Amino acid sequence: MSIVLLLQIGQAMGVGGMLLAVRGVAGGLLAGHGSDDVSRAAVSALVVMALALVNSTLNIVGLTHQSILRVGIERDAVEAVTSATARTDLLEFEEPGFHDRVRLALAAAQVHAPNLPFTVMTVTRTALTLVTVVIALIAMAWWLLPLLLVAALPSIRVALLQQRAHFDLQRRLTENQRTAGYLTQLLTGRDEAKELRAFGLGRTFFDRLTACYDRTLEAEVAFRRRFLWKEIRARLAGHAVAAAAVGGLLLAAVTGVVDAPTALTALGGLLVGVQQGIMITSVLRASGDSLRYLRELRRFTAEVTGPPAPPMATRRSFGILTARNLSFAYPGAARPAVDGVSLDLRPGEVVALVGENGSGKTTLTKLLTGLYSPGSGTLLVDGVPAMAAELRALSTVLFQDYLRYKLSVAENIALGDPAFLGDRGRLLEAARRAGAARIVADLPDGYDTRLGAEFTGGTDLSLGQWQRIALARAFFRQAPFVVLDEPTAAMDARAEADLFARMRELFAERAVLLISHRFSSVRSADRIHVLRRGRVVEAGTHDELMAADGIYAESFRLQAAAYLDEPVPRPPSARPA
Ligand SMILES: Nc1ncnc2c1ncn2[C@@H]1O[C@H](COP(=O)(O)OP(=O)(O)OP(=O)(O)O)[C@@H](O)[C@H]1O
Repeated sequence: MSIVLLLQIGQAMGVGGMLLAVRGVAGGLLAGHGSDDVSRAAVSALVVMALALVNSTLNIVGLTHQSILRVGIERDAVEAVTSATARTDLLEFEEPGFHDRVRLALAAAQVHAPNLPFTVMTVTRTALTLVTVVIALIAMAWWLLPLLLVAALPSIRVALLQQRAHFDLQRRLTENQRTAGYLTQLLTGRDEAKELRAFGLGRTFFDRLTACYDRTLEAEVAFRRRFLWKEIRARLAGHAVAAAAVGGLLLAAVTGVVDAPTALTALGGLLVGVQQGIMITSVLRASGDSLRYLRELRRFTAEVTGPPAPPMATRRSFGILTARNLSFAYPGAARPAVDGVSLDLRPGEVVALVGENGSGKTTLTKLLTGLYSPGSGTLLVDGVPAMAAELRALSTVLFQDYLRYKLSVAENIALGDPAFLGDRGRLLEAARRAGAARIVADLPDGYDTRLGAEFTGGTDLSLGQWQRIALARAFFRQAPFVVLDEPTAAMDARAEADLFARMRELFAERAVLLISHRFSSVRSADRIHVLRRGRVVEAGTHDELMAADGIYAESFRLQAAAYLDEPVPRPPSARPA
C-alpha cells in the first residue's frame, strides 16, 4: 500500500511540475525569437514531455501494484467475514437481519475492501494534484485560490449528502437483493434445475427475478432524480465562479498586473484545478460509500463476541447425559418448539423419539447436541452442567437434511472430524460400518472420486447412496453420543433392515438417539419418547407403550395395518369408553 501511495505522490508532483514547465515554454515562446528564448522553450518542452512520460509510467506501475493488492485484500476481508460467520450462534441464522448484515459485510469484503488501493490512490492523487496546482497558482496568481475553493464547495456538499443517502438506500434494498440472489441460484443451480423443469417454473422465477431488479431500478432512478438537479445546480454555481476567475485573470493580463505567460499558464492551472474539483466529488461519493461498507464489515466482525470456533476435539466417553425440563422457542414463535422435556441418555442404549411432524424432535436434538442453547432447563454430563461446546464435542449427528458436499468421497466422510482428515484407516472403517464401501468400490476413482457433476470429473450418487456416505461421516467422528435423524429415509428395505439389525453392534458403547417415523425401526429401542407440540406425552419401551394403548400404540397399529392389508383401527378417542 505504501508503494501505491508513493507512486501517487510522484504523479501528483509531476502535474505541478508540468504546469511550471509549461509556463517556461510559454514564457520562452512569447519573449521573442532569439536563440536563447527558443532554447529556453525547447528545454522546458523537453521537461514537460519527460514529466508526462514519468507520470504515465508511474501510473502503469501503480495500477499493477493495485491489481496484486486487490486479491490479497479480498482474501483477508472475506476470511474475516466468514470466520465471524462461523463463530456466530446458530440461532442468529434464523434472523433475517443477520443475513442482511452478512450480505453487506460480504459486499464490503468482495467489492469495497479490494477497491481500497484504488480509492486511496485516487483520493491521494486528486488531493495532491490539487495541492500542487495550488502551489503553482500561488507562484503565479495567489488570488485565484479562494475562487477555486468557492467553486468546488457546492459540489462537495452535494456529494457528501448523496453518498450518505445512497448507502441508506443500499441498506434498505438488501433483503430485495438477497431475494434476487436466491432466485438467481434457483434459475442457475444444478440441484434446482430438474424441479424447475418438471414443474415448468422457469418463467415464474424469471418474472420474480425481473420484479426484484425492477424494484432496485425504481429505487435507484428515484434516488438519482432526487439528486440530479441538486448536482446540476452545484456544478453551475461552481462554473460561474470559475468563469469569474477566468474573467479576473484576463483583466489582470490586460491591465499588466500579470504577464502574458503567467496568465496563460494560470488559466491552464485553473482549468486543471476545476477538473480536479469535479473529480474530487466523484471520489468523495465512491470513497464515502466504501467507508460506510467497511464500517459495516468492522461492526459485523466485531459484534461476534464468541470465542473462535472451538477445535472440537471429540470427547471419547461419558456416563450419562441428562436433560432436565428443557424448553426452547424459535425467535418470534408463538409457542415453544420444545416444552419442558426431561430425558436421560447412557452409552450402550438406544433411545427413540417419535411424534407427528413439527412436534419438536429435531429441535430437541439440536439442544442435546449443543447447537442451540435451551431457553430454560439444564443439560448435565455426568451430573455437571454442560456448555454448548462440550455437548458438540460429545456428539455426532446424521441430520435429516444432511449436507452433500461437492467434494471427494473421502472428504465427504472424513469431514466428520477434520482433525483426522488424512486418516485412511479410520476412513475405510467408517465406510465399512456404514455400508458405503461397496458404493465406493464402483466409483471411477474410488475414495478420490469427486461428487458433484457440475465439477470437472465429478459424478453423482443416488439419494440412498448419499445417505450411506453421510452415515459414514457420522461413524468417522467416533463420538460417544450419536443422533440419527431419519437415518434410513432414502435407503432400500434391505439396507434399512440391515442397519437396524446391527445398530447395537455398530454403535456399541455409544448412546444413540434415533428419530424415525417408521415404527418398525424404533420398536427395539430401550426407551421411546413420544412428542406432541414440544412435550413428551408418552415414554416407555415398545411393550409398555403398546400396553398403554395411547398415541404410540395407535400410530404403530396404523402403520402395521397398512403393511398387513388389515382394516385401519379406530383411534382410542373414537372408541366407546
Ligand atoms: N427455524 C425455525 N424457525 C421457527 N420455527 C421453527 C424453525 N424450525 C422449526 N420450527 C418450528 O418448530 C416446531 C418443531 O420443529 P421440528 O423441526 O423440531 O419438528 P420435528 O418433530 O423434527 O418435525 P419433522 O417430523 O417434520 O421432522 C415446528 O412447529 C416448526 O414449525
